[in-house]
Amino acid sequence: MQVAVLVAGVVLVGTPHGGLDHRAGREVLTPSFGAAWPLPFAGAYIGAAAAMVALWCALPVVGLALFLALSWAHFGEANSHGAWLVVERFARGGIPIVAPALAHPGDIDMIFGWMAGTDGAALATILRGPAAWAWVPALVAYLTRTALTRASASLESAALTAVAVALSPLLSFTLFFCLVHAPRAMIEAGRETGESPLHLLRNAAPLSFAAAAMAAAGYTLLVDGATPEVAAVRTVFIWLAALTVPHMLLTSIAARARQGRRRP
Ligand SMILES: CC1=C(/C=C/C(C)=C/C=C/C(C)=C/C=O)C(C)(C)CCC1
Repeated sequence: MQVAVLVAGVVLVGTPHGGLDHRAGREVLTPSFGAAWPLPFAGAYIGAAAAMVALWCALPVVGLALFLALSWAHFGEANSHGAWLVVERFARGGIPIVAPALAHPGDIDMIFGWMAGTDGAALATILRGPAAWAWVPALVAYLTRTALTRASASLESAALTAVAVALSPLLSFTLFFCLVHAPRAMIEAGRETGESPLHLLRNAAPLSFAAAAMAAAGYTLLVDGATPEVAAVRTVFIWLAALTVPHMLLTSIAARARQGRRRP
């Protein structure tokens, strides 16, 4: 049941925000490649995703560790501001990752074991140990500092932490991804261009379908020798990892280019 919610949520609600990546690709690549930008875009996007999958196949624990580190940075980028930017990004980005690791050690050991074998569980120990020792004080400092000045951001982070503690890791991740992370990215994309949500969804459809087809292909490969549940969880997270690498690279390059244009 939880796995079905994860798959449906991530594929149906989460995918479209990555389905807009071609817009950032066009923005970044047109100055150098003109109308031919789709070629380098597709090559670089597929190449970066394939490199992540290859790394995961060769060294699963390194793949999982890199995925967690990149996601931590990616989640921290959204809606972080202010003088304490580094602390804020570290605190906010860690919520969907460290809070479940602390509150549900058994579940996380099991899922990380599915993702990366016995070394996966060792990675969970690092999350609960050194990573948590740094993250918990950063979160407390961030929540108290912003409680008065930016109450809505502080409340959002406190609520996400509470959800990650109360619900199972797969459910809390699905809620965070589908109700906070993906909608925020879509809303920001709409705010920049003034497009309606329907127009954005239509624009995101081709890449979203291509990505969903990749996930289906990955599942048919991974289901061989595993239960459907384990294969589905492995597919969702390895697929997200593969897409996160080009998605993060592109969104941060495009954001930097936009900032450069605003501050010539
Ligand atoms: C593997 C795994 C986790 C981490 C998931 C991550 C880190 C997802 C990142 C998604 C991204 C960055 C999407 C991009 O838009 C959890 C939820 C801690 C617990 C269950 C197993």
